[in-house]
Amino acid sequence: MDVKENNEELVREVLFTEKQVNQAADRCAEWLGGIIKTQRGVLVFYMLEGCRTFAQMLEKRLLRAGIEKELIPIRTSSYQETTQSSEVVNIEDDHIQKDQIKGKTVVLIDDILDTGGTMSSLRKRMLEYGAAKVQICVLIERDIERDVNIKADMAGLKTQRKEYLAGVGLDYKGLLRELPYIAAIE
Ligand SMILES: O=P(O)(O)OC[C@H]1O[C@H](OP(=O)(O)OP(=O)(O)O)[C@H](O)[C@@H]1O
Ligand SMILES: Nc1nc2[nH]cnc2c(=O)[nH]1
Repeated sequence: MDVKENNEELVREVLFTEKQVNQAADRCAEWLGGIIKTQRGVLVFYMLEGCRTFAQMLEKRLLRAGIEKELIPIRTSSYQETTQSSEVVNIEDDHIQKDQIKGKTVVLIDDILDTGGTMSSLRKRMLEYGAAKVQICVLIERDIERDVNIKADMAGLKTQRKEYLAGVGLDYKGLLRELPYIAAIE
């Protein structure tokens, strides 16, 4: 794919290389595998659209480690086509059997933990459905003060940078999801 097709002219700086992203996915998969192996009936959810790529990376690594686990997608959106989080996080979970969540450990996977709005809404929802415990794993966590009280239990990468990020599933106005590295955009 050439630079133009990839919209790489929008990239201000490469923050994490493809190699660093792969190593981060290795660490997250190891963490997740540990939870799946040691706790009964763990449910793992990941958030569409951005986290599809990271979820695939995790699934591939789990399989390599001999762990076959279905990661269940949930569609959430708060940024729509903008770079600003909206107050309201849309959670589409009609396809999920709520009664199966009761008493279980739930792992929530996402590509980025930024303001924490998305994760905290989903964690609240899972606790309402009776989850015994909610664990959070993200590819990248912004290491910042947040209005909401939330932190990843496992973050593959951390950054204190303030710019909007793209790549490895994260989009910038619908673009750049395909980049194999994490870039600072604006
Ligand atoms: O911590 P927060 O500030 O809530 O941001 C994190 C969320 O924002 C992005 O999703 P978005 O709503 O843009 O939808 P998308 O996954 O379809 O890109 C990202 O994929 C996370 O789910
Ligand atoms: N693509 C992208 N989505 C986000 N959602 C919350 N923060 C970000 C970010 O920096 N980049």
